[in-house]
Order: sequence, then structure tokens, then C-alpha cells
Amino acid sequence: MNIKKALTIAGSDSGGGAGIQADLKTFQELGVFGMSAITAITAQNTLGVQAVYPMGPVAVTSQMESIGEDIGVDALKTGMLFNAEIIRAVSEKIKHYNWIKVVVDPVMIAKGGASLLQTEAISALKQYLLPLSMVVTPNIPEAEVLTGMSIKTMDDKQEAAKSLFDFGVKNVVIKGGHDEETDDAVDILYDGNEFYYFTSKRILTKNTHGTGCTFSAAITAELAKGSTIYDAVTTAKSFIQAAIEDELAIGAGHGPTNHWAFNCKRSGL
Ligand SMILES: Nc1ncnc2c1ncn2[C@@H]1O[C@H](COP(=O)(O)OP(=O)(O)O)[C@@H](O)[C@H]1O
Ligand SMILES: Cc1ncc(COP(=O)(O)O)c(N)n1
Repeated sequence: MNIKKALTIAGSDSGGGAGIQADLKTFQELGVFGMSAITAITAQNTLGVQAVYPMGPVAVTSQMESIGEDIGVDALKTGMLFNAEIIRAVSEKIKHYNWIKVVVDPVMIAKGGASLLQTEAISALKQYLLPLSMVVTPNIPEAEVLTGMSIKTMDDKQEAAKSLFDFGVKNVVIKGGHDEETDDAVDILYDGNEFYYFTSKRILTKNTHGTGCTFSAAITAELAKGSTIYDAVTTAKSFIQAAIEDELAIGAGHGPTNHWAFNCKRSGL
């Protein structure tokens, strides 16, 4: 069996709903072989982040080397990178291995408000990592921080996408999960030429822990299998919609999404 291989470079979420855990569950559900390079360990549950223990940059790159020297990578994503040293080291390794299918989820703040990226690391993200990315997937607050723009309307989203494209990103997806006053959750994709819109009905739920991680992991899995960007985002949008719809009421706070739901729905279960 010629299985495709996907790598996540991200933080561990002990609660299992976001980070490395969400990414590996998504990779598995979408039929790719999942691997990880852990950037930080978080003590986390549905109520929030209780502690963050970052790894040193060499600990992160040595995980990437172990994978690069032996197994290889068809596509990778980055999630929580925490500080500028890790961003710089990860960017250098991606360049070294000439890994092309790179999805950057610029994780900054957990749903409960904890910081997952130091403020001084934002310029490193723009300078070193965005130019290496095939796709970047900010939510609205992240796109605002990266561009310095205030994003309220669809026109603002388009302007922000163009501005992110100018950092050297090949495709920009601005996610609409935080657009809470709209009935639909609309994600937009900009490839430097055209805008594409991915629309689904907004689900009223507090159980959205890990939606961004799961969405970017699904894009990564589909790119690893050879999909176009448009098809990868289409599948990721269906995957996350099914996962939010079929919510898991786990814990007392913001619960996780259901990573089985997409395949259950596809097989009529
Ligand atoms: N309540 C919701 N109903 C339907 N889709 C949602 C909802 N919340 C988020 N999404 C979708 O989940 C994905 C992640 O979006 P978002 O929540 O904005 O990211 P993040 O987790 O990074 O903040 C996007 O495809 C978005 O449209
Ligand atoms: C380790 C880790 N990485 C990322 C997130 C962001 O989660 P979300 O996808 O809900 O924004 C998180 N809470 N924890």
C-alpha cells in the first residue's frame, strides 16, 4: 500500500481536542500516515490552558530530522509554534528538506484566551515561515494581527487576503468561524488571482475547541494525497462541518469536535 505521509509541527493538547492530538486524529480519518514534531506540551482541558512547557528549538528540529532522514513527508502543517526561536529553526529545516506542501495555521490564542504565540514571534512568522507556505489559514483575529487591518466586512477579508499574499504566501484562507453575527460560516480562499468562497450553516454550539487545528490538518491530509488546493479546502470544510455538527459533550467548558463524524456520515452511519 502506497500510503501518503503527513507531518504536524505543533503543540500537544492533553485534553485531546486541539493541537497534535486533533491533527493526528484528522490525518487518520482522512487516510494518511500521521507523524508529529512537538513544539510545546500544554496542560489543557475544555476549561482552558493551565500550563505551557515549550520545547527548545533543537528538540523540535531533531524530531523533524528523524522524519526527514528516514520516512519523508508528502505534506506538513504547523500549529502552535510558541516563540521566535522555534519558528526560525522550523523554517530552516523546512527549507533544508525542500518540503513544499506546507500549511501554516498561525495559532496565536487558545479559545479560553491563553497565549500560544509570544507577541515578539509574530514578525518571525511573517519573515521566515509565511514565505515558505503553500497555504496559510488564519482566523479573523489572527489575520488582523498579521496584516494590522481591522476585518469586519467581506471586502476587508479580501483586502487582508491580498495583503497576506504579498508576504509570499501562495494561497490564503481566511476562516469565518469568528464572524459570529452571520448565519453562515464563510471561509475565503485567495490564490493571487481569484477569490473562492466556502459556505456552511453556522452551528450554534460552544464545542468548537480545535476547529482551526482540525481544519488545517484536513487540508494537509488532502494535499498529501495530491488534491488541488481548492479540493483540499472543500473536503476540509465538509470535514469540520460534520465534526462540529456531531459535537461531543466532553468536559464542562468548550468541548472538542467529533473527528469520526465525516467518515460516519460518508458511510451512512
Ligand atoms: N459555529 C460554527 N459553525 C460552522 N462552522 C464553523 C463554526 N465555527 C468554526 N467553523 C469553521 O471551522 C473552521 C475553523 O474556523 P475558526 O473557528 O475561525 O478557526 P480557529 O479555530 O482557528 O479560531 C472554519 O472552516 C470555520 O468556518
Ligand atoms: C496545543 C494547542 N494548539 C492549538 C490550539 C488552538 O485551538 P483552536 O483550534 O481551537 O484555535 C490549542 N488550544 N492548543
